[in-house]
Amino acid sequence: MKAVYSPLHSRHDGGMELHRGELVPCYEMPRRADYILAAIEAAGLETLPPRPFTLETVLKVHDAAFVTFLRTAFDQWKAIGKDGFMLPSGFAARSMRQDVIPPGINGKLGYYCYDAGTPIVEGTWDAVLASAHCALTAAALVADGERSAYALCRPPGHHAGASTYGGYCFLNNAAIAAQYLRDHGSARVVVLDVDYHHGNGTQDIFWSREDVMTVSVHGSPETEYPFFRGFADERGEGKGEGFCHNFPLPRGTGWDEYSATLDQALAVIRDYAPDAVVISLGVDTYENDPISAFTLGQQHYPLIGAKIATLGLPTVFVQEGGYAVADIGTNVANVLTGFEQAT
Ligand SMILES: NCCCCCC(=O)NO
Ligand SMILES: [Zn+2]
Repeated sequence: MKAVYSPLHSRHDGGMELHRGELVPCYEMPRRADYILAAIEAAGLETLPPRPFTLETVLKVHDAAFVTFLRTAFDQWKAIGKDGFMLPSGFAARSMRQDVIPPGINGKLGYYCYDAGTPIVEGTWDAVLASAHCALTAAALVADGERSAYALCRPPGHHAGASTYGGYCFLNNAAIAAQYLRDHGSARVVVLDVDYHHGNGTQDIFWSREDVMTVSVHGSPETEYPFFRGFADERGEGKGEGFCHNFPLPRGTGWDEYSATLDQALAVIRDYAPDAVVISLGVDTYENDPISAFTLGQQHYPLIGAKIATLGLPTVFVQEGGYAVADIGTNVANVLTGFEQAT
């Protein structure tokens, strides 16, 4: 399996995030990618840089004004004399108008962002674009005939919606990869999200579409971020009705329940009979993850890879979460080698 990696990820070093009422150093830190890179190279994966792409595919899943905002936000911040990390001061919440985009940068931050944990810094856009290019390159490798490929995406993407960002995510790398596959030979694609957190952004993007199914196994939003999406009754709408499947699980879920639920998710995917699958690969389901609450052990990650292999589909792995930095590389590499050994 080839892996796609860009050192530009390090341009996004977010500073601080507001997490459970405290301003703390960002959990989504550059060292995550360093540890993953070291582990996948030690596991024998060939690593290559991303190819350059236009914004064509990105703009099929994200709103153009939103992408322009991400690209220009820090310049607007500097224009008002600021140079530190950017966090919103207010949000377009339930009772607020949703039809106005404030002209000022502080208003725009609250229009597009939905949490206080996803800072933008000067190099964020460079990293975000490179991350999307990693996902596009992995998708292109699979569209061109590779059985599988892995995109070491940082920042992650599955919380980024068509015109929203949060959860450490800015552009939705998995959705961009799925769209690329749709545009290059796959009539039906599924995004299977095994990150601890619900892939609300991916669900949002494909909510009304029947050509890309979203399936997510995650910590229940009753207690876990993103709180306001990820319930089992969310099934899609319009042409997308029935092409969205959520499998929320309680805090403390261990391998037996997780494994049985993943099998249920895989069965739904088999019924859909897709031409390819994109895996939103978060490894924050790990027992030692600092912000999550499942109890999977390191020995379970090769088994997750092997289960995904039973689909027998062209597979694009896209890195999402995982914050137990010392073990993240081993856990990611073990999913990928578990997949390869079962293929
Ligand atoms: N600061 C709130 C928690 C963000 C979750 C990020 C993540 O791992 N999503 O998959
Ligand atoms: Zn996560």
